[in-house]
Amino acid sequence: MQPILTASQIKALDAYTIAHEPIVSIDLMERACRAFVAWFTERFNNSFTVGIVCGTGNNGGDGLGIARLLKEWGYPVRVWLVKGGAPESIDFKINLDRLKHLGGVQIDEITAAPECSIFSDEDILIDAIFGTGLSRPVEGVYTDVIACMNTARGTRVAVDLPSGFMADEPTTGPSVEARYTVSFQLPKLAFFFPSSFQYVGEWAVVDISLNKAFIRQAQTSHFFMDRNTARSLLRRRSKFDHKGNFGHALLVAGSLGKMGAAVLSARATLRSGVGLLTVHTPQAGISIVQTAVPEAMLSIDGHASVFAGAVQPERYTTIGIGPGLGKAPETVKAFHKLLENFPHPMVIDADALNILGENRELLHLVPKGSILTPHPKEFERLVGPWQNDFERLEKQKGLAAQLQSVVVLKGAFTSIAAPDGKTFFNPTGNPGMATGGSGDVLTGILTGLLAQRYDTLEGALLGVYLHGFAGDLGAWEKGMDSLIASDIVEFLSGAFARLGG
Ligand SMILES: NC(=O)C1=CN([C@@H]2O[C@H](COP(=O)(O)OP(=O)(O)OC[C@H]3O[C@@H](n4cnc5c(N)ncnc54)[C@H](OP(=O)(O)O)[C@@H]3O)[C@@H](O)[C@H]2O)[C@H](O)CC1
Ligand SMILES: [K+]
Repeated sequence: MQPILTASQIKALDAYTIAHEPIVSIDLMERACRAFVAWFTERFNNSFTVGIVCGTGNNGGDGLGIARLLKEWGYPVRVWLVKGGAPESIDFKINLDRLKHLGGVQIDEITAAPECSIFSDEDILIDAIFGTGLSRPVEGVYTDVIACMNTARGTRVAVDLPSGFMADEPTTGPSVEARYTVSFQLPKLAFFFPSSFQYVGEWAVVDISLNKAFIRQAQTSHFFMDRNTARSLLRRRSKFDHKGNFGHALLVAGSLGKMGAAVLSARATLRSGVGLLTVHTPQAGISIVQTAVPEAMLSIDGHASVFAGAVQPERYTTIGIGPGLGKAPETVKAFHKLLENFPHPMVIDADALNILGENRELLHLVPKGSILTPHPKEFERLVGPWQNDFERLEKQKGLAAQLQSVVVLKGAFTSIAAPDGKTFFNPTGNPGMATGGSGDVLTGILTGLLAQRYDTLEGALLGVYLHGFAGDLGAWEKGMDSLIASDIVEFLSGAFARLGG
């Protein structure tokens, strides 16, 4: 699990590494430059013309070191130095001397608004004006240069951060809009937010061997999930286990015309290792569920088309509720009753969340240790609108604390907030999963894991990881465009097997 540190923590980490490795700072910068160049040369060969736009701090120093290394690799390189008042760092000066000493690279200074045509010959523009040292929105000549870079034809690749982009707070001023960002050592918090994509593009983190002990003990509440952590959470079965050890889940899902949601959830619950599964269905769903999911038992509602009746909560280890449920008044009443009577953690999704959003007085009945899985629209119905993604994250943590439950906010880098404020970003999944029924599958997986008495947070982390991983396996085989929710269920076994193997 990778901690996500703030820009000022990274500065301290940088200093700590320099003092304790020990390594002189220009050598650490050289390591960063080499790591960037290793990434770069794997993707772009030296037939591309490369323009490197540098500031005068250490990000600019990186740019100059990168220019030297790329020149040595045979790339046609040109450098612009943007001088708009930011101080010149020592390592910037050293790398400027080294580049001049190497020779063969044209270096031009920009001190006033340039003609944007200066960048028109470059196939690739490397952005090294500002990195983690940015402390306020850019102004003056920096704004002019960034505007020219953003309209240039070349592919923009940012060093560490796009210039103008804030790592730990909303970006309000102009910023380079990178196609790629190659960041040092650790991802930055804002990379995980949808609104950052226009600036950061696709991002990669390259290792520059900053002090691992410092990283481990740094205070943070933000983490990036990884495969090793997911693997460590997955429980192995033992020889004498029997189905009673894996719990009995109830799924309350589906209504007339939306029984497919119940079927998808049920299949995913079964594929996630539950011992027994019962599906509570209105009469309209009886033959559908029995035919499509023969492994599941039924709890039959007296109502023809929606969830309206009582279930016997004492029979179940956990309940997953919401997919395809609808919001009929009878359903609202029945959900209310269920919340009053069920003492164990639940998985609450889709219309069950919408019912909570419309009847907030029910929120306090959510059993502690539950998992809520809203997509952003459902989340907004629960907590109201937000100004920016940082505020959205705070609202997510707030809801998790209020309900003493885990809140899973679905999207690219699905975030998983625990009641203590710790928040985890998930690496798996792909845009092909933005398709009807994908969320129903997640509900099923999480219900299956909670039924097996996984700890709520661990179950949420593992379930979200597996869901995305199954989607990735499905997309590799079928392509993102053709991926459907049933494929995610189909590839779930592969995801479990690969993670456990
Ligand atoms: N930490 C690491 O792991 C390593 C990082 N490296 C690289 O270094 C940069 C960070 O370098 P730094 O010199 O701290 O900062 P920048 O280059 O981003 O910015 C330079 C100075 O610019 C000033 N500043 C801030 N905001 C503005 C603004 N809006 N307009 C003008 N000037 C601004 C600020 O100085 P002040 O005195 O004004 O506060 C900055 O210091 C990191 O991103 C990496 O690329 C190392 O190479 C290796 C290890
Ligand atoms: K940059």
